[in-house]
Amino acid sequence: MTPSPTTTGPHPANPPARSTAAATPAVAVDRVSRSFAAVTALDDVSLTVARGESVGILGPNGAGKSTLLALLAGTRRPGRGSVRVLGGDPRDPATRRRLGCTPQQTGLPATLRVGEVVDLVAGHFPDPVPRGELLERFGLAELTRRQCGGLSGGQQRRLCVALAFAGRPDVVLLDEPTSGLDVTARRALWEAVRGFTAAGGTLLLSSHHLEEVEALSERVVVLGGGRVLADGPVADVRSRVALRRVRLRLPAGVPEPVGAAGAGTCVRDGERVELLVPDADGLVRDLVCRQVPFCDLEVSPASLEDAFLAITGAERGGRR
Ligand SMILES: Nc1ncnc2c1ncn2[C@@H]1O[C@H](COP(=O)(O)OP(=O)(O)OP(=O)(O)O)[C@@H](O)[C@H]1O
Repeated sequence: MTPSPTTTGPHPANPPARSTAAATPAVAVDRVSRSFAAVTALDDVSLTVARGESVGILGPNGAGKSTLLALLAGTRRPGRGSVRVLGGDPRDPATRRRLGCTPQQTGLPATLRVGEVVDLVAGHFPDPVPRGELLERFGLAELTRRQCGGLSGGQQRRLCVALAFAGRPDVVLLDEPTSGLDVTARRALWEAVRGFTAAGGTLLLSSHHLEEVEALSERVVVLGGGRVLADGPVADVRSRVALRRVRLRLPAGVPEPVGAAGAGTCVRDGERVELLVPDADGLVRDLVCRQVPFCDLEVSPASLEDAFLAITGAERGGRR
């Protein structure tokens, strides 16, 4: 049986909409920078997340996603700026009791059983979700007596994500929650997480997958090079990152169609031209109408990596 969302949602003592502290944002990151030796992981990042909001943090490798979540989880300190969670310092135990997190890499004690691990984590919280209910919700009930060392990688990941919800948190931070999961397990996990957000919980998750962010979030923040490149409703950001890669050949002397149908990023190598465009059909129509003598046309989806680079390029006001 799947429990009703409210049973594993935020703590009833802190209902986001009715709390007197509801005006305090769930997350307030103000002009935060964080470096590791010569590497700037976050560079003057500001971000406010209201209670009950679900926010996806997208970005390529090294963008600063994990560092941001670690600052929110209180496991790292900012070099500059301030980080507040539910109005408090995330390193303060009182704040941490209202937080649930699953870092990108987690270890489970190999010899403990699944149920024992849940009890261990639940013991740190005043009003945890009952063990059976939590495991049922994440499709792990039949593994309750299995030793963690005997779980598959995907099962371990599901358990690690489930543990973030054990303490009936108000805010949950998930760093690439479904990495290593197959499609079915990924969708089942999304369903379990949606129960939390439907009950008014605040969610921040990092991901490389726009599809995952779309499934779980209403808002997306794109990080790149430690900076916020885009922040808005998923549909708006999707239109900026859902690009098509168009490859074609143009005879020498024929200019590449930058600007047509929004084509921005363009690389030319002799006759070979490669563009990133939001509207590939529009670009092709434009080329045909203008009788541009192109050949060898290929259209394929651009990767998010390409899209991030395009956004970064646009931020710099340049073309690649
Ligand atoms: N403990 C550390 N020591 C040194 N450099 C670090 C450390 N943690 C992060 N960095 C660096 O900071 C930058 C941001 O790293 P971060 O892990 O936050 O990025 P990310 O967006 O989560 O990347 P990924 O998608 O690959 O997980 C990277 O250049 C990384 O190498």
